Amino acid sequence: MKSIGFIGAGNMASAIIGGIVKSNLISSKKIIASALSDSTLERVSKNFGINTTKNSKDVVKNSDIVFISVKPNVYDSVLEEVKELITDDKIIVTIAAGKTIKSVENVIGCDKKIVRTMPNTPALVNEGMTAICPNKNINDEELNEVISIFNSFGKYEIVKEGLIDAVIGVSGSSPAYVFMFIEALADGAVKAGMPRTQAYKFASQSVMGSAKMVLESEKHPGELKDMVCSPGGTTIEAVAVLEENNMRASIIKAVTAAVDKSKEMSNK
Ligand SMILES: NC(=O)C1=CN([C@@H]2O[C@H](COP(=O)(O)OP(=O)(O)OC[C@H]3O[C@@H](n4cnc5c(N)ncnc54)[C@H](O)[C@@H]3O)[C@@H](O)[C@H]2O)C=CC1
Ligand SMILES: O=C(O)[C@@H]1CCC=N1
Repeated sequence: MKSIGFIGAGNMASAIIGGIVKSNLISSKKIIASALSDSTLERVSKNFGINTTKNSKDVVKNSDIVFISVKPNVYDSVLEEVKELITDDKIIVTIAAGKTIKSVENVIGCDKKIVRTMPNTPALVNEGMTAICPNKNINDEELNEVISIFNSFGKYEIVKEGLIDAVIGVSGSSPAYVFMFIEALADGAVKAGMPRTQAYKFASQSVMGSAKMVLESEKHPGELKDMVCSPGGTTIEAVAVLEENNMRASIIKAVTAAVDKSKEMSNK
């Protein structure tokens, strides 16, 4: 496996690095990351045993595959800073919302190898979901190398770039909504007298198990919901309250808001 570098070592890069290291895909000694603050670099070095530097140019020099894992607003300046070191053989992996392949090619050159991706933070616990979209300069072998990274800590789909906005709404951003749902479920249990730690365990295991049923049973989510609703029972009372309060419409609107924001960021 080739060496991997990260410019930016924040929330998403840490989740990816943690996922790679836990899966033993490559030795942590073949991973290098840069960040602005010493405390961030100390944290990733201590947690994952990887190499660190404050100089992003060192990341590019020492890596075959380079993740640009900074916030979208500094993306172009970071690319400008390192672009003369991006040789034709290096693979640039982007993970930013709103950064199209075209916009990256405009800065580093359209002859460069670029893979646009949209991961999510559950990568850290081996349950990531990533959309992958290569540019025209990536060959099958190179695509497979990038896939093997994302596959080492979760699932992936190759998508057309036009679907990336939808991916952000449904999986890039969605862990935040799911955490809110878990928090609210637990609040309900706490209201009924359960200690909070225990409430998080019941709530999160229940969400994880339900997701697993959708993935593994091949049943429609509505059918799985019906299987929980006993006639005249407790669940249908709760379902009726959720419908009354537009739970599904709210979530569709929330996903659409994330999709729209992603589109707006892409057009800047
Ligand atoms: N957080 C998430 O759940 C997801 C984030 N993303 C994308 O990942 C990217 C990073 O997001 P987060 O990790 O959440 O941000 P973050 O703020 O946690 O991390 C950003 C990192 O970039 C570093 N940085 C900033 N300027 C730099 C520079 N000039 N040179 C080197 N390092 C620099 C910071 O020190 C920090 O370590 C964004 O583009 C975002 O769209 C994509 C999917 C999910
Ligand atoms: O909120 C954001 O912009 C990033 C992209 C997807 C998840 N976090």
